[in-house]
Amino acid sequence: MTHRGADRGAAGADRDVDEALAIANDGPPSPRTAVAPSAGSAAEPVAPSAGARPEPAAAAPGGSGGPSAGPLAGADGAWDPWERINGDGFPEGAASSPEGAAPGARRPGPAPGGQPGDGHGHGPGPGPSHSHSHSPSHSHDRDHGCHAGTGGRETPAGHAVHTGGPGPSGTPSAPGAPGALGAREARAGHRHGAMPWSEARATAARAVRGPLAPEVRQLPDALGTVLAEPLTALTDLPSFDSSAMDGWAVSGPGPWRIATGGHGVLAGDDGLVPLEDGHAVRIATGARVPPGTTGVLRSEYGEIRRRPARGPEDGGHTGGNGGGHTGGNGGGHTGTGSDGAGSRGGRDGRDGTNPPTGGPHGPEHGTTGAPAPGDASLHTTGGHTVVPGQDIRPRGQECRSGDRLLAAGTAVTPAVLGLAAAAGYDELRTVRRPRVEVLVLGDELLHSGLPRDGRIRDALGPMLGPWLETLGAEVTGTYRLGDDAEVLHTAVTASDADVIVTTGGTAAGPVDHVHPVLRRSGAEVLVDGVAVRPGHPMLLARLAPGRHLVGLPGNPLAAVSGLLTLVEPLLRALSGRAPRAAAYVPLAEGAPGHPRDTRLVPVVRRTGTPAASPSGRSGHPGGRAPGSRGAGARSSGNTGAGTGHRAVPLRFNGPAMLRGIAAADGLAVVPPGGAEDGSMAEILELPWFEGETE
Ligand SMILES: Nc1nc2c(c(=O)[nH]1)N[C@H]1C(S)=C(S)[C@@H](COP(=O)(O)OP(=O)(O)OC[C@H]3O[C@@H](n4cnc5c(N)ncnc54)[C@H](O)[C@@H]3O)O[C@H]1N2
Ligand code: MOO
Repeated sequence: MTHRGADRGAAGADRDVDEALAIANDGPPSPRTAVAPSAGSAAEPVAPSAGARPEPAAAAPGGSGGPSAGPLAGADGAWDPWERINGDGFPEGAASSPEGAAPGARRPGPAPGGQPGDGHGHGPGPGPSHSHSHSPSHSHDRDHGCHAGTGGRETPAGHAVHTGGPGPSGTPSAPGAPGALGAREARAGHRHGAMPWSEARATAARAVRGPLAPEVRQLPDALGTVLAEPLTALTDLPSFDSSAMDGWAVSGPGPWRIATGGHGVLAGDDGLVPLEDGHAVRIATGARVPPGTTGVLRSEYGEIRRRPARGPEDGGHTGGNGGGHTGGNGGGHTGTGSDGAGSRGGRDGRDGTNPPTGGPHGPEHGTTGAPAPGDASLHTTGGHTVVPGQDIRPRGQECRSGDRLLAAGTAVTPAVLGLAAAAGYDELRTVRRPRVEVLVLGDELLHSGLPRDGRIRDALGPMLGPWLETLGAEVTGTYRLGDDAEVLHTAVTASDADVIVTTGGTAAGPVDHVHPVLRRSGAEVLVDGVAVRPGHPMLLARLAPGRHLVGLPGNPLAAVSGLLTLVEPLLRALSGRAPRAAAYVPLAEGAPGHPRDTRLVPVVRRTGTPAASPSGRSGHPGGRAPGSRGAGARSSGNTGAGTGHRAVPLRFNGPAMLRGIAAADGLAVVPPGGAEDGSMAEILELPWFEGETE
């Protein structure tokens, strides 16, 4: 188990966590100030995310030619095609940018009065043009809703009581009538049509028939993909009987005569000379053992003894350096035997002879060079023996040719690449990575500098690409489209991505174009709102067979919620990965719930005092769900029960906040009504989760 705190050494990350924890019940300030209409529409080229591959974007119909058809801006400075399609897009700061336009010029909003610029209808003046006018009976609370109604009630826990939206969420607006605000309001209010969270995940997982078609990739390119077929050994491993140690290959019981003509055997040597019974030859780790070898004596367990009769020569050797040995070829031995026959010098034979006697620790044991054949014999030291097969790795010990090493569906990790190479593979047949395109919506978004003039930084463009890559996607591009229904429609219909991920525009504000565009595109909406907080307006649609769109809400933590609820299961299904293994950990403290919806709350794992009564409250055993793939992948690290690991909810968990999730290692799934202190909570681990923090 990895202890993250120990790994990091520095307290920086933990300090962030502590800070996030410390703000406990103070609650972050509610940023609900009156919002003046924003100025300036700017569809800006987005810098491709770190993980995004800057390929040319799919051209819009009729939109080919010109510099705008080039690769994504940001990677090489070319224009974003969508920007051109948008017609009014200018890189931020360009002279012709409408950024400085007068208030009210930004969006062709319904009416003066300020509300359209807000986009969410906060504020006191819902006139006829205020598309977010709240039903008196419908509200969101401060923590989970993104807006407050005038007549909403709050539970003691601070969670909104939804007393019924204005209409069923599925109420279809008339096609081509995006202005049908009544229907859209109903959808945003959604209470009746929101799909239960677990059902939404299952729906996403079932949305595709199965994994994408396999493709063949060279080993280095296969990392991060999934095996499309079992990995079957193409050879025995080891493919020959080999020495596991530096030492001597011996034949039969000792002592052994040093084999004539033996220069030692190195790894990679071929054409071996058979070893006669009663003989020994130097051998290096990994070298093929000569035919006739019955075992390997480690360098440190053997010594060469000269025959006393060869006095003059021996005397010269032993006296020559006063150390009881001479180096026949200068440096041919070390006295420790640690380099054994692996030393090329040792292959020459006569280097490094030993005195006739010696203890197990003297320089005479473990010499590199073989003595002259017939002059010396090899003896074991320290009572060591060589049993048959000693320190020999027999051919096929790890696998036989044809053995199944890994199942189809296994993620190709660096270790898998290593195994595949060892087993004889140059390329692998893997499931094609789902191609994912990210469309960031919102005229209010800036992509550099400080938030200003009512505009904010795009937090999702930089975040989603890399995150999607960790989920196995090939991110073909991240495009900032602004709030333009035509641009969005063109982008959606022209794309050839397997999955389009949009951000923002899922609700029913005046510039929330996702639903109308889906209707216009003839898409089949599979999930239209999910009973989860944050993120309830998330949606999943089938654009065409094999092509899907996930609409993530614009609020950043709500977008993360949609990513894990809808995108992850969809990508897993497309890339042939097994469903995520569920981990259960006791909560370090109670987590308030929404009355009807699931809540996803950023948590950090901590070790320490075991939670009180960790078992029995939720009915889940600790650890991973039975039968889930990946169980045991982190040994007990994912098992909360009985180990003292607990999930500590983080406080900055509002829909518009990323501070909590950035310090978190998972999201706790809090059922409707809340979860008690010590109760087991399912944890959606974040890809970068490394282990518990002390
Ligand atoms: N009448 C109702 N209005 C809203 C409801 C509702 O139930 N009834 N739900 C609210 C909730 S909850 C959410 S979440 C949002 C979802 O709205 P959209 O998906 O249409 O998102 P936007 O309106 O475009 O943006 C919402 C919010 O997020 C900010 N944002 C958008 N994109 C980004 C980005 N890339 N980086 C950072 N921040 C982003 C945007 O500026 C808004 O502040 O709807 C509520 N309304
Ligand atoms: O609370 Mo909203 O549900 O942020 O997505």
